[in-house]
Parts: sequence; C-alpha cells; structure tokens
Amino acid sequence: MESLSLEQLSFRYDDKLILDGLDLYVKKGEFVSIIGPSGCGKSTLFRLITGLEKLQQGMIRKEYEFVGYMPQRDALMPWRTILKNTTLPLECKKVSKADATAKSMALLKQFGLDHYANNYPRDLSGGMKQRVSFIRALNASEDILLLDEPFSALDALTKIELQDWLYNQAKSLNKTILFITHDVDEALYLSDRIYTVTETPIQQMHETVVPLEHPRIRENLGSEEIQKLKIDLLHLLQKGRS
Ligand SMILES: Nc1ncnc2c1ncn2[C@@H]1O[C@H](COP(=O)(O)OP(=O)(O)OP(=O)(O)O)[C@@H](O)[C@H]1O
Repeated sequence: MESLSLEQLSFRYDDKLILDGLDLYVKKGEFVSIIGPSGCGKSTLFRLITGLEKLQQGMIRKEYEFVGYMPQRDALMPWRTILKNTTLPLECKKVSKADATAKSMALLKQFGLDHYANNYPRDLSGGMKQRVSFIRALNASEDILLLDEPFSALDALTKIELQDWLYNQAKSLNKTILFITHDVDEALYLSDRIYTVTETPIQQMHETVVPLEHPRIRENLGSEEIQKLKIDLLHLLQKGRS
C-alpha cells in the first residue's frame, strides 16, 4: 500500500523548470532515499509535498493529512525551550497543552533528552538538536516523515551514531520515511529503495532496490555486490551533474 505518491508532477521557479512530469511513490513502512546533485530540486520536492510550495501541475496523493518534515538545518526556534520546540506541531493541531507536554516529554525521555526540556537550542550539541528536530517531526505526523539531509552537518562519528539511531527508530516505530542525502553509503545502509536524479529538470529518477536484509549490518556495506552498486550509483550521480 502506498503512503505517498506523486503523479506527473511539474514545477518551475519563474522561467526555471525544476520538475517535469515526475512520478514517485513510497510504500507504507518503506525507507526511501533520494540522491542527486546539488541544486537539482530535491528540497523543492519536499516543499511541494509539505505544501510550503504551491502545486502547479500534477497530483500528490498522501494517505494521511499530516507529514513530519525535518528541513536541512535543524530550524529550531532559539527563543523556545526544547520542550516548547517539540510541542509546536501539536499546538498547531490544537492538542491540549497537558497532552502535548506529556507526549513530548515521553519522546524526549525515550531519546535521552528529557533533562534538557527546559534548556534552549543554544545549549545543545548539533547531534542533540537534530534529535529534537526529529521529535518535532514525529509530533507533526505519526506516519510519514520527510528528512532533508538531516546528518550532513555532523561529524563522522555522530553521523554514524545517528544513522543507527534513525534506522532503529524507523523500524521499531514502523515509520514511512523519504530521506534526502548526498551520502551514497548512508543511502545504501538505511534504504529499502533509492531514487537517483540523473537529469535536470527532473523527469524520472533512476530506481534501485537495495539488496540487503533487515536488520542492517554496517559491515555488509563492504560486500562486493554493494560496492559495485555504490560505483554504479556514483556513475549515475555524475551523469546527473553533467
Ligand atoms: N524560492 C526560489 N526561487 C527561485 N529559485 C529557487 C528557489 N528555491 C530554490 N531555487 C532554485 O531551484 C533549484 C533547486 O533548488 P533545491 O533547493 O530544491 O535543490 P536541492 O537539490 O535541494 O539542492 P541541495 O542538494 O544543494 O540542497 C536551485 O537551482 C535553486 O537555486
């Protein structure tokens, strides 16, 4: 069953065509990554799905009304406490203050951040802020999350830790995730399928099913089959840039 499907989506900024009749789908519980050259239109696609950009042509079908969106930068509000940052989507959905606080506190505790509930974003490390941003996205949608390069600004070790953390969250909570990354290893480790942008404006993306079992084991990324796939994906990315 599809949680999200885009049909014949076209979009332009003034005279610059970004999407040209794109079809894409994500099934319920699937982890799907999009990789592509800088500036090809990946974030624009997310802004169309979230409604931040107005649909111009084509159709977006969503199984649920709300999507959780984690933009490239953590985009936490510096004047709100960590707790208040995470309750924001619930306030927008008119959830009562008591319920919003209880739900957010439970998530903060689950993610080891409950002691920071009354702190401000400036008090947290980059990795912690990304976790807070993830909780805020979870509070926006129980079902589907759009994550735009959530780990790109982190150091290598924190990135690996958060990839494992995200993978476990996605599987244990049975989330449907559409994920943008520039990191081919990250896409291979986390995803069931990968869409690669090979042309601009984007017409159809190249689709790859990742041939790895769940639960994922990082060492398996070193297998001959996966290394060959990685090289193929890098070639496709080069094609998309030229
Ligand atoms: N509001 C806007 N008005 C006009 N052009 C825009 C606007 N936002 C983005 N663009 C242009 O549209 C193209 C696609 O931008 P977008 O941010 O979607 O790319 P991206 O693939 O997410 O890039 P990156 O990987 O670097 O984040 C770029 O050329 C960008 O300069």
